[in-house]
Amino acid sequence: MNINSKDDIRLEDILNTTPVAVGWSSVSSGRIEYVNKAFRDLFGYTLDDIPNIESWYSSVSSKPQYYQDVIEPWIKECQESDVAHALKTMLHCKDRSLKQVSVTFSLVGDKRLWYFSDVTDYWIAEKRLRARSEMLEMVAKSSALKDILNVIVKQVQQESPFSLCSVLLFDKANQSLKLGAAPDLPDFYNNAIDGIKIGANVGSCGTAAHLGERVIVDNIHTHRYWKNFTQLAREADVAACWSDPIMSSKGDLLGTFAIYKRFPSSPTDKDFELINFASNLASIAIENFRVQEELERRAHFDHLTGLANRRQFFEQCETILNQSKEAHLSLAIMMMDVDHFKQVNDDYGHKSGDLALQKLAETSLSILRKEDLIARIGGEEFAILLPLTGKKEALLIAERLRANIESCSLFSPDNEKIHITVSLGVAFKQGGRCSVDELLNKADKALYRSKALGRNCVYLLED
Ligand SMILES: Nc1nc2c(ncn2[C@@H]2O[C@H](COP(=O)(O)OP(=O)(O)OP(=O)(O)O)[C@@H](O)[C@H]2O)c(=O)[nH]1
Repeated sequence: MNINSKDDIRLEDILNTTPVAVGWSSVSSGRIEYVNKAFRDLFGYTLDDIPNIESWYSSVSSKPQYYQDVIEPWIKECQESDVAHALKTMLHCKDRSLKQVSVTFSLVGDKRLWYFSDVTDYWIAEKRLRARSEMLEMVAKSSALKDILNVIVKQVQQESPFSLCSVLLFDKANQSLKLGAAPDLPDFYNNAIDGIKIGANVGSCGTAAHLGERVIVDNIHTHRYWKNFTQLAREADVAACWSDPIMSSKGDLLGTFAIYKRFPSSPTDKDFELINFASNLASIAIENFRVQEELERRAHFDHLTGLANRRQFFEQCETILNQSKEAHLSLAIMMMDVDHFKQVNDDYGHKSGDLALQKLAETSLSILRKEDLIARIGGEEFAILLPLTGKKEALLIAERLRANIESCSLFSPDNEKIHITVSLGVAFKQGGRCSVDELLNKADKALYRSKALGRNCVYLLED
């Protein structure tokens, strides 16, 4: 096997042109005697870096027992069956990148010839396919969004070693980013980022969301986007951050996907491809989640006023009534109905009627306490539950609602002033058992009385 004769030089030339990475070592001494060009290109190591088998395995694997645990049993198995089964394994290259390789060997006298095929691309494609199917299955099963995003993050981190990934979700109302998934970034870092307002120079993600375009920061410590966050990044031990805005199929911003690196670094073409893959998957997951969220919202909330709907009111009332039944607590239920609403529609148009209902909801919410529950249970009919509320307090709240709605400032699309009033009926539960229906019936009777008394007033139905 020594390459020193004329013919052997030709052998070296031949081996250097083969696309398969080849090397051989002495079985008796463990010395590595030859590696071809494809080997050097694949792993980056020369014979000086890996003079023997021991140095080779300590270079390519971070597991101390790698040779004993993986290689020795595999060689033994091959020798026993007399067939060199290919071993698929992950090896570190000299530049610390990882390669998935298929290894085989053959014995020629004292020399063991090694053959390595780079199967990283197949491996990645297979892993991505698996991650994609796993994610889609989770989407179909309506799994928690965080769990779905974690699958994507883990896949990227596996493909891109020494990377930490995060998915942040865009909160349109607050123009901020909320934590979606970042399982391996430290908690203190995630807490600091959670809820951050987007804008120019708000790190890579805040800026990417603000600009709606990919932001590559290869050195956090010197980049202006990170000026206000360098200390935080130092504590989290991250030095580079590449962030991609995640867009919906309609082009709306859904969030950001980011890859962090421990050392200053720029993305390669493969990294860009990986970012595209992850952003695309995250977009499917988030968009589907938003659709589900919207369906859920529509099932429980009134689309015009944003208040709870009849179904939600009954469900929540049932829960509150059960709690108060056990503790014998008092509570009040009110029915509120717009007076002569048909006239409002007739005089100012249906659109103005809608605006009136929205204004009424907004005014009511500004008066009610956060523990109170208000719902639109019919066209111009609202039900209100006041937990832990006595008669005097309930009447005060009802009167405040009536007065504030009467004096609220409301204009039609043609800028005409609209005057609306409401009638309210109040009923009580004082300890004991009572169903939602019973209470609502009582409140309805009270409402009927207040209408009969001339409207724009409150009527309390005593037991
Ligand atoms: N603009 C608008 N109107 C609605 C909506 N839902 C119901 N209405 C209208 O509300 C009106 C209710 O009229 P009525 O039941 O006769 O009651 P009213 O005119 O308010 O009279 P009183 O309740 O007796 O004071 C009808 O004209 C409905 O068309 C809605 O979502 N938007």
